[in-house]
Amino acid sequence: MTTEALDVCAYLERAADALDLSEDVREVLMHPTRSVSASITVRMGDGSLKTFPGWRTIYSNALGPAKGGIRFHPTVDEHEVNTLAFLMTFKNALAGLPFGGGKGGVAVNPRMLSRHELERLARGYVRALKHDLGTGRDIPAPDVNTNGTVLAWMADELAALEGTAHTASITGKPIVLGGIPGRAEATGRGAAKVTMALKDHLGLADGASIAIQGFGNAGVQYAHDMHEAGYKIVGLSDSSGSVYSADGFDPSEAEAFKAEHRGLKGFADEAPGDDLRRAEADILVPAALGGWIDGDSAETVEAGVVVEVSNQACTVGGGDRLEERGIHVVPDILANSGGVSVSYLEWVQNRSGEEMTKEQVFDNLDRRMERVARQVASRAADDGVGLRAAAYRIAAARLAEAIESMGTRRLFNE
Ligand SMILES: NC(=O)C1=CN([C@@H]2O[C@H](COP(=O)(O)OP(=O)(O)OC[C@H]3O[C@@H](n4cnc5c(N)ncnc54)[C@H](O)[C@@H]3O)[C@@H](O)[C@H]2O)C=CC1
Ligand SMILES: O=C(O)CCC(=O)C(=O)O
Repeated sequence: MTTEALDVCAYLERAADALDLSEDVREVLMHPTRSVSASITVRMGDGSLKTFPGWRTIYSNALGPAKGGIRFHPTVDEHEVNTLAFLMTFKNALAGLPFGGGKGGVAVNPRMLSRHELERLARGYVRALKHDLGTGRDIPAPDVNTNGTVLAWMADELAALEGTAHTASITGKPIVLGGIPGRAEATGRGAAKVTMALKDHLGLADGASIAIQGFGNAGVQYAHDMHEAGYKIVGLSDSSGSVYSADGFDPSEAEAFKAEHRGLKGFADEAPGDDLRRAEADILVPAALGGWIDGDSAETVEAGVVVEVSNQACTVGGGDRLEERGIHVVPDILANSGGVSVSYLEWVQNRSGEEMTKEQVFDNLDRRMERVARQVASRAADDGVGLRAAAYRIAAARLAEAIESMGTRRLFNE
């Protein structure tokens, strides 16, 4: 496991300086607690064996069992998994959830696998990491390219290995297997609630225009909810390309077009330079993969507000440059925390045996998103800092309190 500090630790260092956190707390939070790598060997449909590298990181369990998704993507590596696990740690702390932070990944292009190969990979991942997973240790969920079906295979494999039918060890399951209504909508809906709760702080006018990069689980729902609330969706993109219309789109029509044509390309005119960062819009919403806004591309952003639905949408340098340019950034650990907030409800439901309706889930989600967004905005105003700095100060203070309450004997073998 590498002990080199992650780029995102800059956010921790800044918060630690502002809060005057002890050296002990800083040292604990600067490194992942545990990072495991595994080779997952799968029997392919043609009879050959193929090995895929996979990782799972518990960045911190100071506030509870680790929690975070599993990503299947060809570019995933240990560094990315550690970074995403760091973000989960601060996201869960900010949202006030009783979880630490974790994340997992497998370097694979799932589109190149048959359904049976994908199932063997999902089950193999759980077998390789069985000692680390479980409801009191580390609770996975979906992320990019993993869905209810993949998580159902994982939950089944883990239950079989544990010799129980315990479903609380994994969230994001299909409803029939203990999943919760509303998880699919949660991330996009939560981000929309956060944007609306911050409307005054962000200086947004009624009917403000929005460009969304990434039209998948989170981006589609965000588009629907903001459109319904009277905002204008002027730009959309997916891996096929980007489209732009100053008059605005109906997201339902874009969704129907994408379903029929397997992409948005051709739905409307291409965005200028096929790059939504340069598009005229009040709000820019990255909702695909991380790193889209770096120091260079931050110079080209036209919008006055960036809502980071994707994890680490901005590199540290990119986010800093946006703020220097006077652009508000709603940080990922706030904007996309609706997903894990509903995963928490699924975990509670599985442990209590009491089922929640979709209305109850949305009511709980909406209240949490609005409450946390207001806390962050008020801290930003009080401290005279941006929303990211405010969010990290709130989260780091909670983590520090937990670490100090436990004492450092166990952590440092004192
Ligand atoms: N789904 C969830 O519950 C959560 C998702 N997130 C984050 O949100 C982001 C999106 O996740 P999902 O919507 O679940 O993924 P998804 O796989 O459903 O959708 C991703 C979308 O991005 C598009 N895309 C890929 N490369 C692109 C590119 N270069 N330009 C434009 N579009 C591109 C894809 O075509 C797809 O439409 C990820 O960063 C994920 O970590 C964060 C918290 C929870
Ligand atoms: O639902 C969860 O537990 C985790 C979601 C996730 O991976 C994320 O917020 O990035």
